Amino acid sequence: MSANGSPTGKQPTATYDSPFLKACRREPVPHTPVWFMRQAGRSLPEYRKVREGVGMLDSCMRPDLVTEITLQPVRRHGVDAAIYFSDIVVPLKAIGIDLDIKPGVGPVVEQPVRTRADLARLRDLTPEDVSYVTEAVGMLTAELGPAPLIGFAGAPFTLASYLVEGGPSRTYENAKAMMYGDPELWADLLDRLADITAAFLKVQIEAGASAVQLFDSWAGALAPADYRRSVLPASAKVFRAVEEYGVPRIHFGVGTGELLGLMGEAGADVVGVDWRVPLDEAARRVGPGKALQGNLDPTVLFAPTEAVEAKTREVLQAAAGLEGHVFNLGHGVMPSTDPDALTRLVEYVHEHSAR
Ligand SMILES: Cc1c2[nH]c(c1CCC(=O)O)Cc1[nH]c(c(CCC(=O)O)c1C)Cc1[nH]c(c(CCC(=O)O)c1C)Cc1[nH]c(c(C)c1CCC(=O)O)C2
Repeated sequence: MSANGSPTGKQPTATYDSPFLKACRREPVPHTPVWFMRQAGRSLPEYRKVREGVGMLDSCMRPDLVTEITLQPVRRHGVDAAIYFSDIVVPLKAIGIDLDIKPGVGPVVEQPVRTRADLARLRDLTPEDVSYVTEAVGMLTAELGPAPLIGFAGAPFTLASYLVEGGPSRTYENAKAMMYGDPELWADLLDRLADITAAFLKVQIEAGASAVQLFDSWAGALAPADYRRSVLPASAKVFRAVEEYGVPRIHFGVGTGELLGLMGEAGADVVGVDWRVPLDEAARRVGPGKALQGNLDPTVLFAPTEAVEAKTREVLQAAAGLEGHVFNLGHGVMPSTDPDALTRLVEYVHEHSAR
């Protein structure tokens, strides 16, 4: 620990004292901090411009592009945190899994992981596998000034859903068939993925990320008992592995109303909530000692400004009694969102939460 309590000693005091990190630590803030999942990306014309002719995964491996794309929404919207531009499948690509991100589709895995022999393809991730991440995080923290950088990774279940299905799925039938039919293979697969995920988060924290978010986007497909038995142990392993750094750990999923308590139990400091559960009710489900992040429905941004403001006030009112609240959408920014609506939303939250 350095004098300002920053765990890696790399973090400037102004970053440690930023509203975003204070809210994550459930300390008083001058205004509710705001950032958006998928704030970098297709909603921004400047993103579409720099991505022209560059594949998604290729762009993730170029520190110059990662730095520029990560900074774009910070410059444009004045959000309280940057999120490192990458994708949840980057660490899998880095250990040699043959996959690609197909435009309009998502991650597609050439040879799905279905058998014990397939597990051998999931080797450990070393910092050298992702040296471009270390380089880009270093460039970013130098340029961001006091604004914190959030590192992230996919959680073992959500990664497994792509690896076992071979691509996006709505039902996860192959993944669930493994989970129910061969629980030992499933547990070993998730344990492997937990190690890879933890290693990937450590690289980002060691390079200067001030917080991390674990995306278990598709965990909402699971019944609580199955989540507890077959998924929570692996996610908990990831959170334990990065605990020593003392940076806030955020845990997010979609449709997780019935899982919020368990997602907190897995070891997060902040639990992400989608728009289906109001934040005051979410706080009861999560229990004391955790901050919450969320939870405006991303489709609200397609409505007129007055409607956006009314729904935003509802979120802020539901969060009024919380110890720590980070304002966000309930899921990622949709590509056809008007970027000006996002800029106005940041201003509105800052003004209407000023203390
Ligand atoms: C499930 C998941 C993925 N990737 C991610 C998740 C978890 C978050 C969530 O629940 O949305 C995480 C992710 N992917 C991306 C980010 C960037 C950081 C940010 O601004 O939030 C983050 C945090 C960039 C991206 N990742 C992807 C894009 C779009 C590709 C492009 O711009 O060409 C971006 C900006 C591709 C991707 N990658 C994935 C999908 C479903 C897609 C969309 C496919 C499509 O609609 O084209 C897998």
